[in-house]
Amino acid sequence: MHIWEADMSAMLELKNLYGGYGKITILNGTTFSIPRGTITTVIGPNGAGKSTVFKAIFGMLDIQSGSIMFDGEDVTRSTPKQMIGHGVTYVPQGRNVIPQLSVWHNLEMGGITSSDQPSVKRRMELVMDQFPMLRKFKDRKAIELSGGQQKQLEIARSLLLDPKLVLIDEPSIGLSPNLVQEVFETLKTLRDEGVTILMVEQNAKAALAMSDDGIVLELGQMRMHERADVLLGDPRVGQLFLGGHMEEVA
Ligand SMILES: Nc1ncnc2c1ncn2[C@@H]1O[C@H](COP(=O)(O)OP(=O)(O)OP(=O)(O)O)[C@@H](O)[C@H]1O
Repeated sequence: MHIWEADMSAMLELKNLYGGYGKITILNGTTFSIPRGTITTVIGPNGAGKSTVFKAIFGMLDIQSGSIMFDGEDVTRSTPKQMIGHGVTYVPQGRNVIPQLSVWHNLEMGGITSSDQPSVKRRMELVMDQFPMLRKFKDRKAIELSGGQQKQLEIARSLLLDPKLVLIDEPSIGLSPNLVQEVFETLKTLRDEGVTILMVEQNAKAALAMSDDGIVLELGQMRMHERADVLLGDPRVGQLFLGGHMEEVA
């Protein structure tokens, strides 16, 4: 166990993290902490290492040095299964539902690793209370849902083990602006229920507008960590890190 002065308000703390793929180092001393009960969005140029940070947190990356603390515990180099056990779930980029399976069976997959199946069944009912759309369409094939509904199904599935922290990588990809807003509303509801959310988004303006905090990552290092509204108002963010992208997003 590493000993340092832990920030007790933080749900997650990355300290001087180095890691990457084989001999390639992508994370170059990444350091930041995520306050509990908030939505924090990570933005930054392509290739900055945003998805790589998520892989590091979720135990899917070779970590060379540095530490990850989660909820007061050192979780550096934990496996994905251990991270799920700690209360972290991960919603990867892209479409990850099983298209020909029903909504119900897709949801059930979220609890497949649990040894307490009665509790999973109870959670399924709770999650369907949170997402009435899923109850309505529970017998439909997942492929028959809209893109936004499929993303909501993925998010719902990630809640079956009652996580404290949800990592969501680019939930808005491939969705129309109104579906993006629906997915973001879902995330805000979860935050209001006490779940901490860490999200990566290319759609920076819309994502920061619904976040509490924002982090700018560049070359595997945290460059800025501010309240989201402060980042939104900072001209450097648009010019330096997003190539004017922020101005183009509605
Ligand atoms: N499996 C892998 N093997 C080797 N290199 C990888 C692998 N995955 C990502 N990389 C490299 O790591 C760097 C960071 O990638 P990452 O996907 O973390 O960036 P990102 O900030 O999420 O970018 P984007 O906004 O384009 O999704 C890139 O140079 C990428 O080519």
